[in-house]
Amino acid sequence: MAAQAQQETAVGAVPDSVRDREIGIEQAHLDRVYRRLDEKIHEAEFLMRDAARRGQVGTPGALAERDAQVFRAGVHLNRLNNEYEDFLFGRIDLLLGKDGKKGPDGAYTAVEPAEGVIRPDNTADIAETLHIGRIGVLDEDYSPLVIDWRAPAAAPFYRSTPVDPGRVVRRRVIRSKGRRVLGVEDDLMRPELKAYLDGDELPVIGDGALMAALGRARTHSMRDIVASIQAEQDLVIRAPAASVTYVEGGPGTGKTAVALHRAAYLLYQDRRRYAGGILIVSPTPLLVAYTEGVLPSLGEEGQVAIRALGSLVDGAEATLYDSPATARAKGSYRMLKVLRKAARGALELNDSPNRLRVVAFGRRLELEADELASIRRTALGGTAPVNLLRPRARKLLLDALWDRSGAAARHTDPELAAELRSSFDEDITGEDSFIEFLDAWWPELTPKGVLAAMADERRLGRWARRVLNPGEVRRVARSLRRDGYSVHDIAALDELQAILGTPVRPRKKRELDPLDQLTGLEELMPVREESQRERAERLAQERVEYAHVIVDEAQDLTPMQWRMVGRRGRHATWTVVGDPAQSSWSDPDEAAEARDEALGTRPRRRFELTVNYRNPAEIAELAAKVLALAMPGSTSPRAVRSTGLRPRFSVVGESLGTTVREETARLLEQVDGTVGVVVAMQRREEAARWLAGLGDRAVALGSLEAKGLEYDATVVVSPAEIADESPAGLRVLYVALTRATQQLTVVSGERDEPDADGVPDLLRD
Ligand SMILES: Nc1ncnc2c1ncn2[C@@H]1O[C@H](COP(=O)(O)OP(=O)(O)OP(=O)(O)O)[C@@H](O)[C@H]1O
Repeated sequence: MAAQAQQETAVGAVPDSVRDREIGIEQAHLDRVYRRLDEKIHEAEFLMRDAARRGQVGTPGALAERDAQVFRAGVHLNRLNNEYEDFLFGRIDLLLGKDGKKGPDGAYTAVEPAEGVIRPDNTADIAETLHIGRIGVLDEDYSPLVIDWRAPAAAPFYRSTPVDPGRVVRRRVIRSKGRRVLGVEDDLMRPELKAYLDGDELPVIGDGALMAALGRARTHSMRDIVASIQAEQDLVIRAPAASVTYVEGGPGTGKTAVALHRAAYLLYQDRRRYAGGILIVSPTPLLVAYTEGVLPSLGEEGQVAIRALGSLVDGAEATLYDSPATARAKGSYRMLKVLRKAARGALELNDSPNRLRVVAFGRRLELEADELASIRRTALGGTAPVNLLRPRARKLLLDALWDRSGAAARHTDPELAAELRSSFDEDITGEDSFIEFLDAWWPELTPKGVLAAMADERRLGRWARRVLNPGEVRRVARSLRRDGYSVHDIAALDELQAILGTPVRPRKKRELDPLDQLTGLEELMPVREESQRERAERLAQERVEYAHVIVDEAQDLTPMQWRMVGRRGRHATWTVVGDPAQSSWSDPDEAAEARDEALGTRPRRRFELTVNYRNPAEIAELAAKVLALAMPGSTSPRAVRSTGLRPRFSVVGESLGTTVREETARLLEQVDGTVGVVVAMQRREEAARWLAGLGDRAVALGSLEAKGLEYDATVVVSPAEIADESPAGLRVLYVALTRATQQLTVVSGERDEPDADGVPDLLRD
């Protein structure tokens, strides 16, 4: 508060000439940085040319070193050639530190000021100025021109607060585009101090970078927050990765933003370790699309995969939604039992043969249906993957046929008997009829095939006996007869893949190059070197496990989804972010159990984010009423801004569609950015038609699709409909009400029982 008061007086007091002078100072620094960057680009280009000139000559060690050099130079060039919108974005002015030690980035490492640097009359001198940017740049003499935002020396830029300022006196956010500085915004960390830089008093410009960032219009893509990360967020971003970092926080507290910045931080801090890949799991494709640009804007691409829950299994993509009741059955642990039964039961489908006839040693041998069934039961005993049990089943069949042949009894000499047995087996397994029988009786099952088999209601009823009730069986079977998959089916496919297993196939021999064969080179150079790109593509395809897994909106994962995600991080460290109050899953306890199983026994480090950066206080206050109904006793995050604009309440007039369209058009006129219209899931398609022709700034969304997204303004259509749609409906409504950064309109129908002011029953005091 004191800082703010000081700033307010400072804003009024700073004449334009001072602002221009300060912008000029930062411009001069940026010019210097770019001169240095130009030199480095030339260096990198030289390295590339030089490496190419040296060609293939040299020892293997020298060639490997050359490749590494070319790779580094290429990455560097790529990054430098990118004209970042705000390549340099921050500056801190610091007091002298406790000791005079410098870190590898050339900055002093002490966090606290040295004793006596603040004089008794509350004045002090600035001893060090650091500029913070998206990558680090050193001058020729190794002094830091720009510190990488993830380097330890940049931490005070984010961590320092007026309560705990450390050495920081002034924090400045620099706004630039390409090579031009556009503006500066300052926050004072020690407002009581009169600080001097080179003999002049330190000026303070603007009213703080955070507020400037929060007030900007929203587009359909999330922006990085690298210039204004707050102290409590920074603690999460830089938390050590050795365990599970567990973050809870209400809507708009920056959980998604923090998760993305953490991925960039981890890569910076230990690139070798995270070369194993970082997976970010997002609940919906909409949220993936919304957040996709953040990491590239932080200079990170390639090592991080952002995948929606419905896209985690290769070759299948969720495009359909399940009704809440169907989703409840499919997502719960009970489904695991059903899938296990189905995977074993599916062997008997497709007219599985019920008699085996072969000829061995000139004799006709037969196994009948009941014998085959008993062999199948024995083979399936235990929990081993069904597709891997085929060799065992084959062996049991041969044993039974051997018994049937009576040959064992005729030869008492064990050596002779063993020889005989082996030629008996060879005789049978070479027979086409036996191979055909085995293929039909124990086919290789695919997850998609088994899931399709579950679409038959009677069959599913058998597999789900005493696990799902008849209504659930009907609904699940019906849902599986549709063309396409839901997000819950994707988790089932992944589970089935684990239950079925993939039989080991002999490796395909690489096709021989005819030229190699002619020259005999094949023997000398057994494998052609893979190119960097080919290698990266192959690894991405083969990769099923990651070094670090980040789960966004973790409160929404069903038990079956936790199992799916867990399989991708069996040896990983984890960051899990979520908000129980926004959970759309009906059984949080069951989900928590599944989550604990996925995360294993690794120690947890818990964090809480407490400030709502998205919603103005007026909207947050309204949403808090629903939170009190959805989760009595829980507290809402504190909103940092207020717009003075109260939410608007509108009651359906001529028709729901017309009212929503009118309200949307109104908001489109009032805000510069996007307007989101949130409806109950069953109205999604209808709502898109209501908005036809209003342009692409307005979008219609089902309540579950709104997760994680934000808009300048939102229209929430019929709170009662959203709340009644599922057992977790009140929490889903809470999500819907917390999507706007500026304005909110609530449209109520009859079912909402609006009062004379149009306020629906659910949102009244
Ligand atoms: N330190 C910050 N500086 C600037 N903007 C911020 C900061 N922290 C968060 N924001 C902004 O606040 C908004 C909400 O952030 P984010 O979507 O990450 O929150 P969340 O906790 O994931 O919300 P929800 O739970 O509702 O999905 C975003 O626009 C984000 O850019």
